[in-house]
Amino acid sequence: MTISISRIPNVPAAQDILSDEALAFIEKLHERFAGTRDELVAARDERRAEYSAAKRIDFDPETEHVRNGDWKVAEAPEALRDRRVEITGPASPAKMAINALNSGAKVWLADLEDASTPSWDNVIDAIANLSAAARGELSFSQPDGKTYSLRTDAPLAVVVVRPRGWHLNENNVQVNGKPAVGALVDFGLHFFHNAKVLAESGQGPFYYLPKMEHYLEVRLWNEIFTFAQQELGIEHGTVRATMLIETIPAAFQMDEFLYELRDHVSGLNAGRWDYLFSIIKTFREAGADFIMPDRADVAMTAPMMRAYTELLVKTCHKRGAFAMGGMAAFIPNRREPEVTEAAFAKVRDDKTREATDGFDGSWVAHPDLVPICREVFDSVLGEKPNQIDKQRPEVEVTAEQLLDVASAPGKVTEAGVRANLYVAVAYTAVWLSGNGAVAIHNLMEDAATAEISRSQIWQQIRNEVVAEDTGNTITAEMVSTLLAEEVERLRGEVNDEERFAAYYQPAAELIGKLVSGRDEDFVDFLTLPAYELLEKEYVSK
Ligand SMILES: CC(=O)SCCNC(=O)CCNC(=O)[C@H](O)C(C)(C)COP(=O)(O)OP(=O)(O)OC[C@H]1O[C@@H](n2cnc3c(N)ncnc32)[C@H](O)[C@@H]1OP(=O)(O)O
Ligand SMILES: O=CC(=O)O
Ligand SMILES: [Mg+2]
Repeated sequence: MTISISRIPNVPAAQDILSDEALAFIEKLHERFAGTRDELVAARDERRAEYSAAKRIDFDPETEHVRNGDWKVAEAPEALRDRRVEITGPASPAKMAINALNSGAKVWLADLEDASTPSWDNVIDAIANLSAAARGELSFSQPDGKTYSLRTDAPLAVVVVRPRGWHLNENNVQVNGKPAVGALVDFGLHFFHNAKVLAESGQGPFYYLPKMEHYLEVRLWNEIFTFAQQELGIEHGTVRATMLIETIPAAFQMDEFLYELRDHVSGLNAGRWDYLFSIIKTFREAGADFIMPDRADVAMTAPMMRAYTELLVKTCHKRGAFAMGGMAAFIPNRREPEVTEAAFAKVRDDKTREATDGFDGSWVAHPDLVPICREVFDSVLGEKPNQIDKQRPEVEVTAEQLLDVASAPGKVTEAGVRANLYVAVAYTAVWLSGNGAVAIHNLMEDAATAEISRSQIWQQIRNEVVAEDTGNTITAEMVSTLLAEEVERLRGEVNDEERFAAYYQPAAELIGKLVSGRDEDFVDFLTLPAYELLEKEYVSK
């Protein structure tokens, strides 16, 4: 095996992060695990086609013994016993990392996935920031003189790092002449530089694992953790990971996921946005029963979402694992009090439902939302650090309930198509400019929410859905006209031809292709072609 990197990123600590020893560790991870990752990602397509053709997924009879077995996961380490409020956000720039660590949240999900553009500079800057944070040394000065440092008057959030999903490569690292596995680069660099320091202080290393579709993908992570701990002489079970249940096949394997990772797991999280995307993607050509209403109409109170979250709480608590709530997308705006008030009210409702259902904590996207989530969970938890003891034996969830998309209240409208196009283009443009999360119309948009927007349009065209507000059938021609109009709107709003040409034009072209409704054009993840554009952009600079 040989490993090489294309260039040293423009980050002060890059040489240290990409040391020969660290790269040798990444190489070892690839030697052992990259082949299995390739096979597992390739296996997804065939399974998806089967689910779509059957218009159904079932609980796997082969793993019934796991679902019926009497077992528990390892007990949570002290640092992860109280997770009532978790803030999420990218680990680059340093300012955001410091703001998240100082936010008063119990945990910070340091994101290299949905909220992060994986440019080489961003990835290495994120690892550098996380490494400095692990040593209590992270600080930052803005050009305007404003400085940021880690607070000493109150505890910092515990860091839980989310590496990229299994589907993404890292083109700037080549192993045997092939692009490296993004997740192995993110995990490998973070683990290599920080595992010992974090283990010594009882602060990890902790991870969030995104977008998995099968328990064999979980098994692979378990093998990676086991190997990585042995390599660095760290006790087995020191690593703890929380897995996102954010794909529809995963909802049928919650027990299996926990079982595979039982020595290294601390919980499951209800990643609602990717979950919705996964339902659309999986059943995209399966007809009327799987057409979702406009994105804005799909609520966590829809029967299929209730089934999903209820099953998640029940399964986690039965196995001694944490059940973590997801992201309400409403964002406060410090310049617009009425927006903030509305966001607070909606987030409070969302967190109240989760806390009452038995979740042990939940996510917020912005520091100003930390107190809301904390108050809600404080009032339910009282003196307890979590409510793992809250068992939900009365909950029985069937495959039909998990797949009951047809009962979700709401409408498909042409206005919804327009809104989806606007968001998909605007988000992709911002992503290409290096920012993986952005507020658009007072909602948090990230890779997962943008995936819903673009895949929903594909599905509507493919299934010839009629828009309820206009009575028009949603066709490729209609979408192309609406896209052109929304792109013109964005051109006016951006009001900067150079910026528009650099990011919005390529974003619009990409989204135009991705929503076509033609089988051969459905792309598994928006970030796959967007990453190719990002890399091309860099090379041409
Ligand atoms: C589907 C999912 O996976 S959800 C999880 C993934 N998504 C995310 O993590 C999104 C996280 N949230 C964000 O990135 C941001 O809140 C955004 C992009 C939505 C909005 O950010 P902004 O437009 O900068 O918000 P705003 O201007 O109100 O920020 C005010 C301050 O809070 C900080 N801030 C806002 N959100 C965060 C955050 N999540 N983490 C840390 N700091 C934050 C800003 O840096 C800014 O700091 P400053 O006052 O020192 O300059
Ligand atoms: O990662 C979280 C989600 O909702 O997607
Ligand atoms: Mg997600």
